[in-house]
Amino acid sequence: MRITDIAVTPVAFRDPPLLNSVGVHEPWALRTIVEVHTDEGISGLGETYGDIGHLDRVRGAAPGLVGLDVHDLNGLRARVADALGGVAGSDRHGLTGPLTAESTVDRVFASFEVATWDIRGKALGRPVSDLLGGAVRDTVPYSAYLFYKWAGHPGDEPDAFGEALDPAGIVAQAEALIDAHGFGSIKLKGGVLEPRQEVEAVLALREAFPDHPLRLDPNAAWTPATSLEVAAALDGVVEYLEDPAPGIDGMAEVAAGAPMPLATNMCVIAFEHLAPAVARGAVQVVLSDHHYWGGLSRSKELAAICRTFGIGLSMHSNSHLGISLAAMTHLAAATPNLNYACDTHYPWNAADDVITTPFTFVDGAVRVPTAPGLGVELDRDALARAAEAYRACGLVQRDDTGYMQQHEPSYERKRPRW
Ligand SMILES: O=C([O-])[C@@H](O)[C@@H](O)[C@H](O)[C@@H](O)C(=O)[O-]
Ligand SMILES: [Mg+2]
Repeated sequence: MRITDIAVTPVAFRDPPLLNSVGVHEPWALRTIVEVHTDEGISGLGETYGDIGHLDRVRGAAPGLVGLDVHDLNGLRARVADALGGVAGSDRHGLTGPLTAESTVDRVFASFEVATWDIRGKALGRPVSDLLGGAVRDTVPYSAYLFYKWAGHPGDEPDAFGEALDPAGIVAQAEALIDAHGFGSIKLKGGVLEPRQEVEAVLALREAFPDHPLRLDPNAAWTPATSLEVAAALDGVVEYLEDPAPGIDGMAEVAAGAPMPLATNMCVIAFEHLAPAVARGAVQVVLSDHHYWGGLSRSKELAAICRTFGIGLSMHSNSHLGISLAAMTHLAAATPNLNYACDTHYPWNAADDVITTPFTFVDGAVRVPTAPGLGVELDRDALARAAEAYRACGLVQRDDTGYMQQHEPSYERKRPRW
């Protein structure tokens, strides 16, 4: 079954003003939808980042894959590597760690790799989770992903989610998300306010939701010393602390004194980071993400490495649509040692999805699709609208810092900030 053509479509969808350690989300989030077509008339879908550097790399690699057998994942990755020529990309927005030449290949390869699983599943009449080894769960739990946020984008009416800039606002946001979707665990995106205020918000969540596992993720906004103070204040309160301090060295220093596990999607984001992180005892949980770990099969390799070294596995998310959620859900279903609820931004963005039947959460979980392949279908009208939104929105690169500076000119990106 050979690849005959690949369509690469950048899209934009509405995003609320969510705050993080580098600024605030712009009104539009960007993604790229990949459709791989074959000579047997079966097509597969992938979804990946939308930033222009990455989009250009995906567009540059796609023509070289025509003619390849969809089963030849090694050949596919080698062709992507050839097309990229050993150049390392950059996330520029600063919310993931440093990219290497190898991890840049994995990011580009992943978008095509997922589409080939969709194709193989459709050809066999089996869901992707079956091809990945079989689902060990029928539903995949996700966590309520809370953000400090403005009431609305400057100049716009307040959005449906409203303002959340203090503990009461954060608790109200958690109540709204849990009422709507039934989430059984909670993650707060931190790195926005003074650490003391974020600790208060987590303690308020603990009081309001005594039984929900909690997590706090400041995206490396704190020094190791500050991280240790927060860790002491949240002893027994959070199930893990995510990326408190920058780098493997910073995380190792915190891990040596923190009472809870440390998780990361910033200092271990490529296979070459695993050995030094393990040697230093820097992280106890890795947040996997097939979009940058090289797709579904390499994410299973990551899972095996984590299992070998007794490292926990959770799942990271950025702003995304339903094709990504389908792939995340199949992977999570077929990964026995994924032992935490996964992250997802989906509730913030689902209204603009480009699939015919957007996902819903029941008791905080997504039912693993049982239809062949990823089990999702493109809504061509919605895709056309999202592609038009991309052309019209004027954004080609996520820039949370720049958007923040338009509204707060003295704002600076600093890491660590506290
Ligand atoms: O969208 C955001 O603001 C998040 O901070 C995201 O970009 C991070 O990559 C992510 O959610 C995380 O867990 O670090
Ligand atoms: Mg994180």
